[in-house]
Amino acid sequence: MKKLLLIYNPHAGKALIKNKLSEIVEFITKSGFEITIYSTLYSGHAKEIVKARAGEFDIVVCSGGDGTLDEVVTGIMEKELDTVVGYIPAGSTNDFANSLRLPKTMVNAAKLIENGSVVSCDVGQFNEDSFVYIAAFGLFTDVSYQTSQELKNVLGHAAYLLEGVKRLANIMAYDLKVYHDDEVIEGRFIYGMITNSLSVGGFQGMTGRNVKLDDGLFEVMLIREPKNPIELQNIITSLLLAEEADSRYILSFKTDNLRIEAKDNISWTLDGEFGGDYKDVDIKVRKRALKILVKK
Ligand SMILES: Nc1ncnc2c1ncn2[C@@H]1O[C@H](COP(=O)(O)OP(=O)(O)OP(=O)(O)O)[C@@H](O)[C@H]1O
Repeated sequence: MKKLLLIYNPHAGKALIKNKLSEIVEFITKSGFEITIYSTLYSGHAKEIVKARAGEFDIVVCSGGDGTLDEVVTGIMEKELDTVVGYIPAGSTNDFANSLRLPKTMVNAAKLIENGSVVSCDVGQFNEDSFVYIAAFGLFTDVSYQTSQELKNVLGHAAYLLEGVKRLANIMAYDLKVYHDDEVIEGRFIYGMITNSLSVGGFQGMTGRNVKLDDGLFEVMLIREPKNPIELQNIITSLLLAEEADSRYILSFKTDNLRIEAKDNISWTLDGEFGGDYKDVDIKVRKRALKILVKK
């Protein structure tokens, strides 16, 4: 019998998985899998489970938000497994699930276990850590992990924006040296994101053109410190509307290898959760390192 490991975060998004779990388990069992189920009990638990047990299974299915997927993929990368991952999105924004064009309902996403196909996609290496679709610092980035799960559950996506707007008043700028390919960029920046996704925070088009999840390249966007709040407002508006970026302030490029050196520590977020404080960061793309189930 094929063996399947199901890991779910019972609190993710609006905690909808609880109502669907029985139907999902029934479907998986009917599909001929022996199923082992874990509910995550704390932050970091999904990664622990994967590192301890994933090697015993033909497929690991996780249900939760981006944070849960991040933990599962990080565990798989750290153990250097090539286990197929199935993802049943249950978070509030599900950026990466949308990039993969996964079905919108949890039960339909679970059905990919039987009728989906496996594709390979790139994974980001961030110093010793991994990320699935976004590593970011600065403006807005602390929002998702400082917004409480309860608030997110009630307000959903609006919670990110409300928290974000509160922060416009006290924006930090960071002195950086950025090395990529044969270029060195210097200056003061308020935001940076390295992505492999079609949307960020639910906003389509913010991550640039011709985004491909398996091309071995990630999209980079860096925003220079604006001179005043009006310039800042213009930058944010152009980002949200996915308009042509003002190249005086917004630098965009694709790369497979990036080094960022900062004068002071910077708090990073990886896939929407706190990713640690670092001065120097090396980001590399691990081309097609993750096997994941998608629609045929
Ligand atoms: N039982 C738990 N109690 C508290 N935190 C948990 C628990 N299980 C998982 N977590 C942590 O909660 C964080 C957020 O989880 P996840 O991303 O799955 O949901 P979400 O935040 O609702 O979704 P999204 O990121 O799409 O908004 C993750 O870092 C995860 O490790």
